[in-house]
Amino acid sequence: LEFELEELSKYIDSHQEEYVQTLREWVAVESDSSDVLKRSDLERMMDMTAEKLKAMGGTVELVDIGVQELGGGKTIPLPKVVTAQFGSDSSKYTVCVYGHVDVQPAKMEDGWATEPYNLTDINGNLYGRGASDNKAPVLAWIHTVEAYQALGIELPVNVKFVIEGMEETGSNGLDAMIVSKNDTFFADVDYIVISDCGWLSRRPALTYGTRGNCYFFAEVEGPKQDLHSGVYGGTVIEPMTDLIGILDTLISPSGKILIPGIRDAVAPLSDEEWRLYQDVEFDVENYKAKIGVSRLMYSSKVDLLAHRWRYPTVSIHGIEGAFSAPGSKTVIPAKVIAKFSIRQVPNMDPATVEKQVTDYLHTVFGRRKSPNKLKVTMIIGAKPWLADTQHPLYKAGREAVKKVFKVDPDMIREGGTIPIAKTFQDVTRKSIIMLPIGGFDDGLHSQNEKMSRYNYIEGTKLFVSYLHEVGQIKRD
Ligand SMILES: NCC(=O)N[C@@H](Cc1c[nH]cn1)C(=O)O
Ligand SMILES: [Zn+2]
Ligand SMILES: [Zn+2]
Repeated sequence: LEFELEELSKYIDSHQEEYVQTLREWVAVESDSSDVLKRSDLERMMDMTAEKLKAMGGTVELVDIGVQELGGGKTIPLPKVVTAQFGSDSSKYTVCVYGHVDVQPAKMEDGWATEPYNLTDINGNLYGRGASDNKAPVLAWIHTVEAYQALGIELPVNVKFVIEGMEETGSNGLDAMIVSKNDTFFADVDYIVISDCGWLSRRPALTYGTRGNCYFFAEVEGPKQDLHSGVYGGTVIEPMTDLIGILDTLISPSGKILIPGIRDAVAPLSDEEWRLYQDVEFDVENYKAKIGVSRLMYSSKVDLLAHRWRYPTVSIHGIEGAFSAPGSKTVIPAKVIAKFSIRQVPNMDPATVEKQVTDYLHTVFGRRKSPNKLKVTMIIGAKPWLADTQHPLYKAGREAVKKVFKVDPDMIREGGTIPIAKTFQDVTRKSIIMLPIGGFDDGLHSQNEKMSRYNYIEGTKLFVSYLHEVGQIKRD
């Protein structure tokens, strides 16, 4: 057995260049799910994923998950979800790997040092949009199955894949697909594995929680068209002033959420959690240096981890309709739409948050006695997810990390959201583990996103070893 793992490890090392080349081909596809104009690229990405799995002999399906509403009665087809199956031996566990191949937007003008869709190797770091989130981890799982196949070593478990193309915009359409396939595709699945997150430091980690997210649009509409600020300024009540005014009532400068009721549902921090956070490897100075700030919202490690992982927060992302180009334009925008989101933690409920935020914004807007119109819409309501770290899946994770990296993993939570995690848990009732291979400094959603060769290759070995460990889990 040890010999087989050794052989698999050698195989992975000797195929490094091929793995990097496939990642290069995948990164070259601008599969940005937020931009409907890129929908054909995203469809191509789903097709490429399906083709790769088919070429390996998997039973592959491109599942139609319906249409996306664009507003004004318009719709476009959602990218199909790729499902695949390798093996159907009922004496083995069946592990379902979930991942996504859509990406966040990226433009050179955002401040990338290299072309975002041209994978560029600098000192062993592979820079490109989607490299770490989530194309390399998805490929690492595919290469895992491929390595077993190539060496003629029997897979220790049956492996299924669910790969989607709308994760970055809230996994539109996937909930319904999981519900509809619960008695078919998911019926024989024992465990679900997600590798869509990163380590916290250089120490490998197992992730046992993710925050949810409620994403809002707040639209303020005033005059029927944009106006000259010299000609009309001072006479009209400006939509942007109203919008900035209400946005400023969401959160205090010290990070306190001001929306009534929001903080009431948050589970209190237990002593055990506090101790767990104490033990996690996290260098505050390094973190500050990495993001390039002189001061953070909190100074202690435990406070920072708690606010990153298990407290809600408000982030304001942008204002559609606002003048944002270089240079100066003396305009009064007629209609502006703020985009902000509130990360969700246990025991918050998105439906309650939707009402709290909508009522509150209408109240503060009402106080301004503005003639403009406010419309608040929640466009994503993703729930948080939390796992039982004592589950055999986590024991298997600890063993696999120890085998490959010769250290114990950190037990961490993720501040970001994997919208579908909670649905998998609630609908399929299967146990889930998040097994990250991304580095702590990969710059997800940011400029210069990267995946290191080290994490990509050693991460593939981790997956190989993980399947072996899961195959060893004792049946009840
Ligand atoms: N790698 C996971 C990830 O980045 N997820 C997104 C999903 C999301 C949440 N709200 C809108 N999209 C994230 O921002 O956490
Ligand atoms: Zn992701
Ligand atoms: Zn992402």
